[in-house]
Amino acid sequence: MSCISSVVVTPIAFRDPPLLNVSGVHEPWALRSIIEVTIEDGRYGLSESYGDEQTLSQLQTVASHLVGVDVFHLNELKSIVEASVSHKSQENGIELAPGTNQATTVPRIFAAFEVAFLDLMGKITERSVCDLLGGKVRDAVPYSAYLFYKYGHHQFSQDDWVDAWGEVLTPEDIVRSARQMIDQYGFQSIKLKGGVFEPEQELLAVRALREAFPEYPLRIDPNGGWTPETTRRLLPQMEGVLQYLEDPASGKDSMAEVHRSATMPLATNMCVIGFFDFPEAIAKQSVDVILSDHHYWGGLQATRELARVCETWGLGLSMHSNSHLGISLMAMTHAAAAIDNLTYACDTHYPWQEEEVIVGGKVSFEEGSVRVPDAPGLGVELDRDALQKLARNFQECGIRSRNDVKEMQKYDPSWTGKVPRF
Ligand SMILES: O=C([O-])C(=O)C[C@H](O)[C@@H](O)C(=O)[O-]
Ligand SMILES: [Mg+2]
Repeated sequence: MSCISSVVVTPIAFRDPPLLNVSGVHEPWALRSIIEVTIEDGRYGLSESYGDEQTLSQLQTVASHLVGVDVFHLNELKSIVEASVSHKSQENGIELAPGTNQATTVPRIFAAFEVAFLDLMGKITERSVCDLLGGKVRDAVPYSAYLFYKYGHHQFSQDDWVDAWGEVLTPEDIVRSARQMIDQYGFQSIKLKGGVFEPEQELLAVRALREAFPEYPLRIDPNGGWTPETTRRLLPQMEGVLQYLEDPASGKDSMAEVHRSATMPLATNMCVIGFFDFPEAIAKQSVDVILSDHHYWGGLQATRELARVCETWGLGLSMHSNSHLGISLMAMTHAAAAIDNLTYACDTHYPWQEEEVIVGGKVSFEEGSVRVPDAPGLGVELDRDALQKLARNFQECGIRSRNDVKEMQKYDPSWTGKVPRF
């Protein structure tokens, strides 16, 4: 009754605005994979994961071993993933997806299937994924307004698609885009992607946000773009302003150096990216808050395990994102709804995306939160016409792995994407 009869992995591409970060700029298309796991009676479970070439080939390899496996047997899935994935290295900027070794590859590939297995388990048992994770501790999951500096349009793209956000390069632009996003989604906390301009200039934007939205918790994330010295010099300007400071400097040692002088919590999705990072990060006191992300921490159950580890060590827990669509958003929502100590509004890139792959189109937000559905599984169904369209985009877009550095080199041939920048 619950044995897998087929697994389909479909690479897709969707429009992505020219968002700026420390590595460079987003390309015109973001890549993802949609994973469909079907059982004998035709019911299917869904998942969404990374869409770079290396991940796709690892997903396909694992998929070819899954027919006949019982979807309740996650331990068997784990053994199959461990036995099948290879570990080639890949250099492509700061996207936290592509693993460079077995320790990061196994959780990433396992997670891609685990979510589809849980979706199916939910459909079979007629329970939501959140129920399978222990049940709701909240009815709706709050997300933050995730702001980026950005160009007005992709200067080197083949077509004339333009996103709805305009150019965002100054503190005034940042406040305007925050207002636009908050009006549309109702977010009640704000994250600014930094590491793009001189830190003093970015802190002007932070201060402008503080004045425009005095009630809203604020974070800035330069993705390791600042040296520990620069960060320490800037700390007084951020005191009393930030909810947390995310990855100002790169690596556990640099973060620990900042930590010794910082009064606000330090958060990371860069120097603690797997359970194996904990002993050193704890010993060095590098961080106070971990950003979870089920896509590379090993799935939704592993995210709950991460929550317990954080609780054990007195660390806070938040949630990281990358460019994604609604299947990922709902998986994130079910996980966050089931974790009591996930106390920060989660990150999401969702407002930056126009397209969808699920029936009903874009997921709606109420006051910045996504309601946790009670429907079986994740509570979303695949829109097969949309899937076909996005799969065609992938075939035609010519991008096979994200490379923000290479894209920025089109604008500035001397660009290296090396950190720290400031
Ligand atoms: O919090 C983060 O570090 C991210 O969201 C990483 C992403 O790759 C982000 O920097 C982006 O999309 O440019
Ligand atoms: Mg980050």
